[in-house]
Amino acid sequence: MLPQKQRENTSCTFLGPNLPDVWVLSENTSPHTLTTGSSQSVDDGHSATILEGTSIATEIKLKVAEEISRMKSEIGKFPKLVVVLVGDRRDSHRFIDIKLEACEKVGIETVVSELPENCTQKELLDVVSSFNDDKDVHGIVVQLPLPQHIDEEIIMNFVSPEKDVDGFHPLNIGNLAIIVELNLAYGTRVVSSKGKNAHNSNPYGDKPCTFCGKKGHVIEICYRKNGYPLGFKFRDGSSPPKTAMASYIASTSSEAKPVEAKATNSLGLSAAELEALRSLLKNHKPSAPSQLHQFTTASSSSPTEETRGDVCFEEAVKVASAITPVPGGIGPVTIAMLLSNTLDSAKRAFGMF
Ligand SMILES: Nc1nc(=O)c2c([nH]1)NC[C@@H]1CN(c3ccc(C(=O)N[C@@H](CCC(=O)O)C(=O)O)cc3)C=[N+]21
Repeated sequence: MLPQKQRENTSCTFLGPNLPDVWVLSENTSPHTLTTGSSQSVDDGHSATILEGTSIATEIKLKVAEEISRMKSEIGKFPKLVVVLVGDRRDSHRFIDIKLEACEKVGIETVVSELPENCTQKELLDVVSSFNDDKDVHGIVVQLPLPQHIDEEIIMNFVSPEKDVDGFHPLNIGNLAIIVELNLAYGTRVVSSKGKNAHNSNPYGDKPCTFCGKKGHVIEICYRKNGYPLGFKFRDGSSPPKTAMASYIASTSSEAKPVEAKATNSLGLSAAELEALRSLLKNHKPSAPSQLHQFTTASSSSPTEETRGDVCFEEAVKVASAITPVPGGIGPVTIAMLLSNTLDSAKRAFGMF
């Protein structure tokens, strides 16, 4: 159990997009030789910054809606988004509903193209191809996850980069990499532990990592198959030891239930491990990470679970210096950016740039 004092003193600060420093353990850095920097340790009066996404999303959506309404009145045209759904996962239906509703509100036309769970990869490629060629379609979203027998990477790479409003295509990730390069030039090292079997990785996690890197920081992007950086206990009870040293966790777990009901806390660490982590943070200044940052994604994607964060907020907020909540964190911003990217793509198609 955490001392009662810590529970009482845990407080939250609500902040906009001002991100604090980020520290992530790299694979070839031993636990006690992390990059150095300000070494403010987590103490008893711990306070976490809540990186609130809803208001940012609202601002973006307002701007998108205004532009689309102007577009309609000036040229009589508006953006169109296609969502491709393979199979019948309940959570996918729910996420798609969120997208459709958001599109409707800002004036983006939508079409949902549904394929059966057992469709072949070729059939899916043909469907994507037809939307790639359709000049009236400005954005294509192939809803993830795809069934096991379909290679997500092949599909994502096949979506026309101009219509890739998710930003998952390698070319678009390449553009993002320019930012990474800039960071590198300023001393940030990005290490990807992506192995050749790790095609199922979710591009979500990479983005916050790449954007958050600052001079002297080491960022490791980990993937499920070769080293999950999350602090969760897996179903078999194991938990990746790396997590304790990572100070930024972009949790994009699609594990159905990364934290079992009986798990001791959100990070999947036992109370004793959590205490060990705290003392580690305290006792290894300045080589230990100065702050533990925890980002959560919108939800787990279990077909049977209700939307929930990957971690238990109440527990994570006690050790994180910054955290995105669920709901109201990454999710709404993801949706807002989808709308904004679809608008941009339409503007390119209409020669409005
Ligand atoms: N090609 C593709 N693109 C995606 O963007 C994509 C995907 N596949 N597969 C699944 C994930 C999941 N995802 C969410 C986005 C927003 C919320 C969202 O707005 N969540 C609200 C809560 C919504 C609720 O109440 O259920 C929130 O966090 O505040 C949730 C989930 C997009 N995904």
